[in-house]
Amino acid sequence: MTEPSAITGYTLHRILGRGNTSLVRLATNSQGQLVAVKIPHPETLAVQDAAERFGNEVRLTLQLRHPHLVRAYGGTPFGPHAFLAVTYYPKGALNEQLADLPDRTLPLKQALRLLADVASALTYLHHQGAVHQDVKTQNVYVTEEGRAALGDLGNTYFVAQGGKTSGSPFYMAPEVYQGELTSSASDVYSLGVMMYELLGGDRPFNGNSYEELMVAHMTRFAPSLTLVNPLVPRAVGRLAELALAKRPGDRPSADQIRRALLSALGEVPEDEVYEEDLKPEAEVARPMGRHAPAQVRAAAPPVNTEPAEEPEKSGRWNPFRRRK
Ligand SMILES: Nc1ncnc2c1ncn2[C@@H]1O[C@H](COP(=O)(O)OP(=O)(O)OP(=O)(O)O)[C@@H](O)[C@H]1O
Repeated sequence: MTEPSAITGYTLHRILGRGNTSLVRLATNSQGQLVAVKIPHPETLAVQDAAERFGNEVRLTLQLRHPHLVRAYGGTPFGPHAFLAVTYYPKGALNEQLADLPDRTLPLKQALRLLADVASALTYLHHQGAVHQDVKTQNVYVTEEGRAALGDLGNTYFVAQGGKTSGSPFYMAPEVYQGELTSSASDVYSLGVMMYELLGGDRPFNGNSYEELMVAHMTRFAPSLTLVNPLVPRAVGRLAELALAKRPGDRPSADQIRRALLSALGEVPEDEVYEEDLKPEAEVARPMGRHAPAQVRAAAPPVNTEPAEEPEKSGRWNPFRRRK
């Protein structure tokens, strides 16, 4: 099987990138807009779990709308013509941009702004009762104006429906290493790691193996962020440290972090108001994630269950790769 060379309604152009799950191509949609089209690898479609994760990403990206979540333009969750069309970010993912900087450090204001945007996206997801499970710089995209959008909702689930735990070792909370369920607090922990990365120039915990990282996250304490970078406002540094608290209950909420970051930018943080809350209950869309009840999911096109090899079984340990 090869990736489809055509998608109805889209003119495909060059390849933008290749991830574990999909090939991403620049495309023009029927309205003439440039978009990024994610096309699952044939191996993804052939493995039920991977295909479901892609289907979950398509449905949730279409369903959840927020200025700082990657926006979907169209998609098909399952089957040989599965795809997801999203906003095209010419600068690519944040990790790629950081890698291009001489010392991996953004100007302070820019870093505070990107973090405030990600905290805002998380505030929205948590308000919806969802957990992202994969907050990391690889899943953050930046616009030409320097604003951030959080993407990759493949592992996102609604708490009320339950979900399969996953995470990336550099960003994973201690309780998740210990086998507990993820939660809004474990997302906040991952945001705390990103705060150190963007404001302090490095992730708080490093290691050369899964075990080393696990020990670091579970037993070590990060240095004070304001000592690492004295330019970081005290309130922001304090919240980053609290976000890395070993006990989930000791962590702040994403909204508290959002407010502190906006205050540090000299803005008066306002309450976020969501469209869904303004609509009468009957009009609010039902959650449609991968973990949605069977009767909801049954309406979706069937999953391709062809048996095949697992995607990309390289022997090398990759700390950015999700643990599933
Ligand atoms: N919206 C976009 N605009 C521009 N480039 C993009 C966009 N989405 C993805 N890319 C590029 O494609 C690469 C692969 O995308 P992504 O990491 O989302 O793939 P994936 O296979 O779906 O994810 P994963 O590897 O986590 O399973 C990114 O690193 C980035 O360079």
